[in-house]
Amino acid sequence: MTARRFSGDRLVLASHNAGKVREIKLLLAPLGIKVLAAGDLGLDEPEETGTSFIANAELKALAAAKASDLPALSDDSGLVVHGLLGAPGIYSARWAGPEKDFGHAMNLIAEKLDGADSTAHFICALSLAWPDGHRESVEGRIDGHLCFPPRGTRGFGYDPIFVPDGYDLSFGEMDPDHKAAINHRADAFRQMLERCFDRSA
Ligand SMILES: O=P(O)(O)OP(=O)(O)OP(=O)(O)OC[C@H]1O[C@@H](n2cnc3c(O)ncnc32)[C@H](O)[C@@H]1O
Ligand SMILES: [Mg+2]
Repeated sequence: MTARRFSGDRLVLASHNAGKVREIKLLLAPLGIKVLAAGDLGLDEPEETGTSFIANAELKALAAAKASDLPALSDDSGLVVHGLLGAPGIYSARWAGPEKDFGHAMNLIAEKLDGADSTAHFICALSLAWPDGHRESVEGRIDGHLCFPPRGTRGFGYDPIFVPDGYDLSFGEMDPDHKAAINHRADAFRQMLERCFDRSA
């Protein structure tokens, strides 16, 4: 089956995470599409009941597309720590608790890891859904290792403990535009551009 292509001039960005919204808006900017953030439209945050990044991305995109009657792009992402058998993975947001305390979540990782394999990767699933229920989804990845204590204050979420392969700086120390251009989200976005948009990276 060939992928459905996006042919409109407006898109809902189905994420309530300001850090992600900033990065995705940067990636979408060259396309000249009007981007409406879910928060600005007052859309609810659906419960993330899926058992994979793709499943959660699809349920978020579908909920926003149905509620807005517009195509919607969502992101489900997380940090996969090899010495923790993949945790926190799809539970990355939940490890920070309702207060979104990533200091606590990063401490928890250090504690549980206790010297085990600190290699890790970030995953980003992007899903584009239409109001009729059709969706196109892709998954991007970036590999690296964890650093403790956390370093840098420029990013969001787990950025201060992640050092991507080939760099000495953590994502928390790196220039945010540079991070946005090389990370798991950018990898997924390149695939999404090729699949669904009339422009490739
Ligand atoms: O579901 P939405 O509304 O998009 O926002 P969220 O913050 O709940 O996002 P997720 O459910 O996808 O949870 C992923 C968590 O993984 C973390 N994460 C994802 N991408 C990241 C990145 O580029 N840098 C640092 N942490 C990241 C981030 O803290 C997120 O809270
Ligand atoms: Mg979420």
